[in-house]
Amino acid sequence: MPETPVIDVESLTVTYGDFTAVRDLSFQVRSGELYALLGTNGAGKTSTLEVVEGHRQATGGTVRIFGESPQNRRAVRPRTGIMLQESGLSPDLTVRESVGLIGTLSGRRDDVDRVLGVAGLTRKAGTQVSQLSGGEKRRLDFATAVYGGPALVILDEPTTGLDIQSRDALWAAVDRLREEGSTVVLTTHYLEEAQQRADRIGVMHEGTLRREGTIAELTQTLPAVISFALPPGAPEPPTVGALNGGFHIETFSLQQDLHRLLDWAHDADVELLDLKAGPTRLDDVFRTLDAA
Ligand SMILES: Nc1ncnc2c1ncn2[C@@H]1O[C@H](COP(=O)(O)OP(=O)(O)OP(=O)(O)O)[C@@H](O)[C@H]1O
Repeated sequence: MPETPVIDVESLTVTYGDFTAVRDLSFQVRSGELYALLGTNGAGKTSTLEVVEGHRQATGGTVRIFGESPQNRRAVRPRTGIMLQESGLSPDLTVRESVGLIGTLSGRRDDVDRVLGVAGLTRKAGTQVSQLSGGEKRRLDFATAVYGGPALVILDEPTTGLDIQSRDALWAAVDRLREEGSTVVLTTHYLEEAQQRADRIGVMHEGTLRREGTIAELTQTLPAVISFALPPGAPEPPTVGALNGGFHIETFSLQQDLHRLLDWAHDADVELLDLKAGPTRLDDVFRTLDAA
C-alpha cells in the first residue's frame, strides 16, 4: 500500500472576496523529503501554507496533514513545527520564555537551552523579544519551529534578513532534522537555496502550480548558458550554440560547445573575459513562467 503523504493538497482553492488567490491546486509532500513551494510574488504560496497550517479555511478542495484535517489541532500540532513569515510572539517575553512557551504549547518535549543553542540565541536568552534585531527574531521563529524535532517543519521564507553565518547555521540545523527523518516544506525567494536543497520543487504563478519536479526535471527542457566578453580587437568567436545577444550562448551541449570555445580561444590566443558556464538555473525556469 502506498505510504500516506505527509501533506496532501487536492484541488485547493482560496478566495478573498471576488479574488481567487489559489485555484485548483494539487500537490503532495512525501515523508522525509524537502519540498520547496516556490513562486512569483502574490502567487498564492502563503495562502496555501496558511490552509496547510490550519490558520485559514479552504474555499474549496481538501488538505490533509498526516492524513488528518489541518483543523484537527490535537492530532496535527504535536507533529508540526511552523516558522511563519511574521510571528505573533509577545514582545514582553524573553527569548527563553518564548521558546519555552511555544514549546509547551506544541506538546513536544525538548531542552530550551539546546534549542537556543541550535538557533544561535544562547547569548540572547534573557533579552526581551521587542529588543531583538530582525535577524534575531527570525532565529527565534526558527527555534520555536524546530522545538522537539517535529515530524513536519514548515519554513516560510526562513532566511530572509539573515546574515550568511545565520543562514549556514539554519541550514545545518535543517540538515540535522532531516537526518532524523523530518519532512520539510520551504518557501523562499532565494532560489539557490531551493536549488541546492530541495528534493522536489513546485513552482506557483498566479494561483496555480505551473511546474513541479526535481531540479533536473525542471531544468532539462531549458538550455545551459555560456557567457563571456572579449578584449578589444579580438577576432569573431566561433558559432557555437545560439549566440543570443552579446556573448551569451545557449546550448544543450554544454561540454561540447565549451570545449570548442576554449579550443578557439587557445588557437586564436584570445583571453576570454568574465567566462561563465553552467547548467540552467531555477531563475531561468521562473523567467519562462509567463509563457506557460
Ligand atoms: N487577506 C487578504 N485579502 C485579500 N487579498 C489577499 C489577502 N491575502 C493575500 N491576498 C492576495 O492573494 C494573492 C496571493 O497572496 P499570497 O500572500 O498567498 O502570495 P505569496 O505567493 O505568498 O506572495 P509573496 O511571494 O509575495 O509573499 C496576492 O495577490 C495577495 O494580494
